[in-house]
Amino acid sequence: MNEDAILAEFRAAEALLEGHFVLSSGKHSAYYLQCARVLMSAERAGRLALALAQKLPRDLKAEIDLVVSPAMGGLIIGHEMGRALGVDAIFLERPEGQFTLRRGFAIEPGQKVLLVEDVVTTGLSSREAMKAVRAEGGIVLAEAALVDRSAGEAELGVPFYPLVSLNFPVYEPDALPPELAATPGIKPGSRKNAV
Ligand SMILES: O=P(O)(O)OC[C@H]1O[C@H](OP(=O)(O)OP(=O)(O)O)[C@H](O)[C@@H]1O
Ligand SMILES: O=C(O)c1cc(=O)[nH]c(=O)[nH]1
Ligand SMILES: [Mg+2]
Repeated sequence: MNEDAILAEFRAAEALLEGHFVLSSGKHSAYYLQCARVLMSAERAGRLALALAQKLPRDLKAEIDLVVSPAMGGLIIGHEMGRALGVDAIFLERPEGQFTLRRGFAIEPGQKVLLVEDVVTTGLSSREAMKAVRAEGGIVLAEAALVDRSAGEAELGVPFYPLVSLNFPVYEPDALPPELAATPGIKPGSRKNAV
């Protein structure tokens, strides 16, 4: 699938939103990719996961023991990536603010992990999730995501394989352009406190 075809999937699912959004990182943007809408079709989610799995080098794929994804956004695509790669997929969640494994999920020391996200903007959530994986003794081989909206700028510290790479500007709260400053921002994601 090329980038145009993938963006067409986002448009078809009405997942490319325009307005004033407060992102997980606390930054603001005039655009938001609502991946949950893209993934609400199980058929489409499976197709996108297969396309994403195809982006991974063959030798990397052979090494992956486990997919780990940060809830909520990473959950569905993580599950579909587990299916595409033929490995288990577990998720981290943060009911108290820090990513943690619950529900009987565990990472064996030395297990080789592919971290899977829906969207990467600053990479903050990815880095927090990797820290939690490493604290359990897991080895993060790489990250895959549906969308890198930092256009390659996010620093993850491991090889990063996005299905599509976009460059949507983000702004600090005290440096909003006039069209955003004129409207209140909405925060679609589930992180409790902007950082
Ligand atoms: O690269 P970053 O700047 O961290 O932004 C991307 C993160 O933001 C969103 O999650 P969010 O924290 O909004 O919560 P959710 O996944 O629970 O909706 C998205 O699912 C990524 O996890
Ligand atoms: O940075 C974010 O929080 C973010 C941006 C985006 O476009 N979509 C999303 O789900 N989260
Ligand atoms: Mg998330």
